[in-house]
Amino acid sequence: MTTLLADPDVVAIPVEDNGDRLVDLATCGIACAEPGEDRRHVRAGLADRLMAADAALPPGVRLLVVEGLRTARAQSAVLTGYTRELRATFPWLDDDELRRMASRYVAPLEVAPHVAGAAVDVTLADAFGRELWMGTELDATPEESAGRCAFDAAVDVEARRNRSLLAGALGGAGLVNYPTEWWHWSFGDRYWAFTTGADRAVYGPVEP
Ligand SMILES: C[C@@H](N)C(=O)N[C@H](C)C(=O)O
Repeated sequence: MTTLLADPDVVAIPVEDNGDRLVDLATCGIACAEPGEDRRHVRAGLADRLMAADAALPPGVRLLVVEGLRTARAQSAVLTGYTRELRATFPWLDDDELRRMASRYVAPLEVAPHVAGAAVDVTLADAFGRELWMGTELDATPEESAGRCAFDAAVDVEARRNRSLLAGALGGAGLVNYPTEWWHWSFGDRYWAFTTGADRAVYGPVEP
C-alpha cells in the first residue's frame, strides 16, 4: 500500500531546517508556467537540483514548473475544498478516513512540502513551451482522472514515455515523487526523508 503524506511514518519524521534561502526559479533559467512570483520560489537546494534535472533532459525538452512555494493559507484552502468534495462523494467515511483519503491529493498543513518550499508541481514542455502529454491534466484529482494521476497508473505509451523521461531527470537529480501524483516532486521535506531513508527532513515551513 502506498504510504501517504498523512500517515504516521511520515508525520513522525523530525525536521531540522538547514535555513536554505528561497530562490526564484525564473532567475535560474527554469521555465515557469505560474505568473505569481511567490509561487516560482523554492529552497536553494531544490533549485540546484531542478537545474541539474533540466540540463539532463534531451534537446528540445524542458521542465515546466507550475507551482513551487505555497502559502499556508493557500494549502489550507485546497485541503478544505477537496475534503468538502470527498465528504459529499463518500458521506460514509469518518474524519480520519477522509483525512487520509484527502492526502492522496493534498498534504495536511503540518507536513506540506510546498509550504516548506521543498516541492514543485512540474511537467515537461517542448522547445515552444507546449506541455507534453502525461496522460492527465496536471492537478487532476484521483476522481477526475479515474486514478490515472498516480505515477504508475496504466496510461498510453506516449504518456508513459514522458512520465519516464520526467522521472529519469528528476529522480537522477535527487528528487522524489509522491506516487499518487505524477507531477509532484520534492527534495528535503518529510516525504523525501521517508522515501530516501534520511533520518530527518531539512526543510520545514517557510514564509515567502
Ligand atoms: C494539490 C496538489 N497540487 C498538491 O500540491 N498536492 C501535494 C501532495 C501537496 O499538497 O503537497
